[in-house]
Amino acid sequence: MQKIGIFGGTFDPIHYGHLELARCMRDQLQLDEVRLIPTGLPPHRPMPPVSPAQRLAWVEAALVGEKGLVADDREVRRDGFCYTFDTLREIQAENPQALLVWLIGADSWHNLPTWHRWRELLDLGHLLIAARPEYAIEAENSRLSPDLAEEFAQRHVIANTNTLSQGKISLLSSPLLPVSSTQVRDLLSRGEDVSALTPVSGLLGQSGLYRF
Ligand SMILES: Nc1ncnc2c1ncn2[C@@H]1O[C@H](COP(=O)(O)OP(=O)(O)OP(=O)(O)O)[C@@H](O)[C@H]1O
Ligand SMILES: O=C(O)c1ccc[n+]([C@@H]2O[C@H](COP(=O)([O-])O)[C@@H](O)[C@H]2O)c1
Repeated sequence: MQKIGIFGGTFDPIHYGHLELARCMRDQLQLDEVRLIPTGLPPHRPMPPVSPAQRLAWVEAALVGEKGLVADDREVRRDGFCYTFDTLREIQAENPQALLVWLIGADSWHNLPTWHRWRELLDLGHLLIAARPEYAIEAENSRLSPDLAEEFAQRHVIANTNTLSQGKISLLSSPLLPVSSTQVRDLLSRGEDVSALTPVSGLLGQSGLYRF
């Protein structure tokens, strides 16, 4: 069965944490491809000042030479709010035989009950949760909302190529990656070097964006 990885984000801008997580899910779970999907109009935060087309261009640049990692522009082209539920349903309709394996970080996981049609969303694919510094999943699960904790308890399986299955949830075994787009933006605004944090530092510098 074809296995399509899906990793949505604001990518404002893309950083090595994103890239490493995409590689990790591709390699550990032997996914045929992983699509990085920059959001157009986010439903949950203000529209970033940097345009969707620009954030997509940086994602594309970051993925050059990365086997199996591809940029997907569907949310950038969408009018209106970009709900993950719609995105997964669209990709499923285009690839009816495929299993969708979608990834979110632990901070996003905690907010899942605020997402559009979140329970139904969990039925559309296999969800992977990536640990994040200050959001260690085991520790944080005791602080999950009861609804989310119950979904986790019912759906949780250890992640491996044999357990991948629609409607399940697993923790991705990934290194803790202490990097965020906020940190990249902050450093750029102070004119500091971000080449250790993002593969597109040259393009970010040339753009002059994030300099206040
Ligand atoms: N270092 C990281 N470790 C684990 N998950 C991450 C990491 N960085 C981003 N993610 C996850 O990737 C997805 C997209 O993240 P996003 O593009 O918002 O980056 P971010 O670094 O969280 O940005 P910002 O600092 O602007 O909030 C989210 O689900 C987020 O939890
Ligand atoms: O569908 C929703 O309701 C929804 C609510 C919040 C976030 N998301 C998606 O989650 C991904 C990560 O969001 P963010 O803000 O951490 O970049 C991104 O693809 C968003 O479109 C989706």
